[in-house]
Amino acid sequence: MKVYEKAPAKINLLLDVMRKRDDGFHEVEMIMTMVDLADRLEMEELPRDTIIISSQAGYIPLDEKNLAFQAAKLIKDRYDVSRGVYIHLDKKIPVAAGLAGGSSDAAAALRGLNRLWELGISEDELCTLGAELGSDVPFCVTGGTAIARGRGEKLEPIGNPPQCWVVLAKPPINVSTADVYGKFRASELKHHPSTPAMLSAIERGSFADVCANLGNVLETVTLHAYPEVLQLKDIMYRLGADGVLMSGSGPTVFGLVGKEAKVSRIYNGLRGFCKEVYVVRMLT
Ligand SMILES: C[C@](O)(CO)[C@H](O)COP(=O)(O)OP(=O)(O)OC[C@H]1O[C@@H](n2ccc(N)nc2=O)[C@H](O)[C@@H]1O
Ligand SMILES: Nc1ncnc2c1ncn2[C@@H]1O[C@H](COP(=O)(O)OP(=O)(O)OP(=O)(O)O)[C@@H](O)[C@H]1O
Repeated sequence: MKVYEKAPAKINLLLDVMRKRDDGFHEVEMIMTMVDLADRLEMEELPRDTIIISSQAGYIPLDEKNLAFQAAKLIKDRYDVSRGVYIHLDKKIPVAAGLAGGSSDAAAALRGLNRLWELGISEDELCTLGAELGSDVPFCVTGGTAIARGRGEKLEPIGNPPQCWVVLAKPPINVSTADVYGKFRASELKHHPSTPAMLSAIERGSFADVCANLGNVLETVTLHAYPEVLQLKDIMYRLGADGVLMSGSGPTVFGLVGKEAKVSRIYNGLRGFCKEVYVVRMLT
């Protein structure tokens, strides 16, 4: 038997950091949503008790460092499954981009193996398992739009933002999430984005107010370390995006665009500057 799962990318419409915790993680408040740029996972049971990962992408680990492998190992260990699985990852989400590609693959593997092996694990339990694999994994299990607190694993679902076009541009640099949090100093922050203002904008379906209230405090680290990300934000604004923000720890920058007529101008303008540009929609 085979099962298939989609693993969509996430963007952070708002990312605030409160403080560093004693366990080394940071206490965050984020508003996250999914976009329709997705990896696709094919999972097939194997007669032998083993986990095999393959992918057309040459640049990700295929061994126990792969987050989908870790998801399969975790579910097998925790639910005493002695069957094997072959997982093929059709990668479409750029890697180390701030779009949670690996986390979404892990979440899709948890969902898919729950079905393949008919384990009957609840979504809450899948989220708890996911939190062992990474802070973004629980949100990737549930999808939708949510406020994430704690280190990212405490989720409160909210309504979807007003529909718009999302232009993603990833400059050709890799950014380590651990490095960005490591360099972040909450005490030096002069401005925090407003979660209540963003929530109100989403509730009212006000696209203009969603754009006005975008905010990500990790930009203070990444834009300073990589001026090309700041430059990319400026270019996106100048090309006419209505709201522009870096996603997660970067380096991907996303632009929200209300009018379809503006999208191709923004896409073409960005392509002159960076190779990886995608035009997507939010998943509602
Ligand atoms: C930047 C975001 O992607 C925004 O959605 C997340 O906050 C990070 O999520 P993630 O990549 O799933 O993060 P993890 O794999 O759990 O952690 C990677 C590293 O980032 C740092 N980290 C992560 C999350 C958090 N709340 N505080 C942290 O300080 C830790 O040093 C950790 O070792
Ligand atoms: N299935 C996977 N897909 C992509 N990267 C993976 C996968 N498994 C492990 N990795 C490793 O994880 C690291 C981070 O990749 P990923 O694409 O998840 O980053 P990201 O988009 O910045 O994540 P986040 O937004 O959650 O911080 C890379 O160094 C990559 O080698």
